Amino acid sequence: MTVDEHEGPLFEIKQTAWGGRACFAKEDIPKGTRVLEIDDYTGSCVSYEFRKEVCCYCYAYSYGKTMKFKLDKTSVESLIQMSNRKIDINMKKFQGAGLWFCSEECCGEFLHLPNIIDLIESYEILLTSFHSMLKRHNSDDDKEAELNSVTISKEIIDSQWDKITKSWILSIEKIKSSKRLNKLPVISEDEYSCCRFVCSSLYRLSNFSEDSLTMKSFQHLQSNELEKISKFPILLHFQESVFNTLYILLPNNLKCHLSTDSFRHILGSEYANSFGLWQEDESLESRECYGYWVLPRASYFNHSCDPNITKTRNGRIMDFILNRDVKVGEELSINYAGTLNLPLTERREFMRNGWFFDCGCQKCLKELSDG
Ligand SMILES: C[S@@+](CC[C@H](N)C(=O)[O-])C[C@H]1O[C@@H](n2cnc3c(N)ncnc32)[C@H](O)[C@@H]1O
Repeated sequence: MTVDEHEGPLFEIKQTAWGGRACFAKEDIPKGTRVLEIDDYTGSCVSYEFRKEVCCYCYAYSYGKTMKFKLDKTSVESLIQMSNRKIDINMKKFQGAGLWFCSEECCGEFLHLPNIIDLIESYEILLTSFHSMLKRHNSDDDKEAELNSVTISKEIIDSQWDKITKSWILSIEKIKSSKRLNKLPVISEDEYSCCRFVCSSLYRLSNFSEDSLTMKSFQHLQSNELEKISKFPILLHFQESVFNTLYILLPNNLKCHLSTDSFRHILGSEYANSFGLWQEDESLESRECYGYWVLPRASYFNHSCDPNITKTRNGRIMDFILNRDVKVGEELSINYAGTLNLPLTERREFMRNGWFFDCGCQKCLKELSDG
């Protein structure tokens, strides 16, 4: 990502010696200034456990109750009529695409998103397939231990995707569409949620223009594919199941954006950049994290153990507001995790284990040199 491509009014992106690219103030900025306010996420996911308790438009949480409004058949039928294209779902058995809303307004706004029928169609196909699975993937400790014992390298990951591209996809293409369903892997709830995240990403990305800042920011996002899979080798198998499921089930409007490369970047960049979807209104210690989303334009802020930006979610909008005055040239940073009050060693261990980096923030450097 070059500086020019991410030229904003208040900050710019520059390469650092300690933590890849980071954001720097272009002028003196007073405390309280909103340096970024965005809603242009490129993919989101509510975890399976919370699927009925979170509004899929504004991400409001219902404190354990099922949301009042489920996507209804009549609204989808009128969308299909307006879209004037053939849809691959059986409307007589429409199940609501796994979409719940807190209000009619949220449902109405969701239905007005451009080409939203593409996403509803894919979600409904996935849901129907998941519901009709004779058996669900059950965790098998021995098998998981075996899959997690592999030593991962970039070559091993590349070779898996090479095989999928050069062999599995070709073999699937030779099979009649009606018979491809027999090749569907048995997936878990987590794999199903990941399928929905990738669908949401393919849908959102296909609706941004190629030269938009969001798209450029997305394309240049750091990927933590190797770091994450090295720590959890079972993800190699997990990703293969998710890719194969999507390749077999997705209708053309989204499938045309699915390749092994796009899939790897969507997940690899999610591992390095996603923000948690947290309950808005409770204290940090007790609130629920019910999903995650990727906001590429906000993904160039590095972490600091003494951040000068406070990030807050207001419905579908993320706000990044200065919590103190900042001087021109100063780095703008956020808090990645709830670790600010921990002692140095624990903080650094947390960032290393969960985020795969040795924190190079000013506070850590000072405490390290103070001994
Ligand atoms: C959300 S991205 C931030 C932008 C990133 N620096 C880049 O060039 O794309 C998170 C990654 O930035 C780096 N990073 C963020 N904060 C850091 C810090 N305090 N010290 C060292 N590296 C950091 C780590 O590589 C981390 O995985």
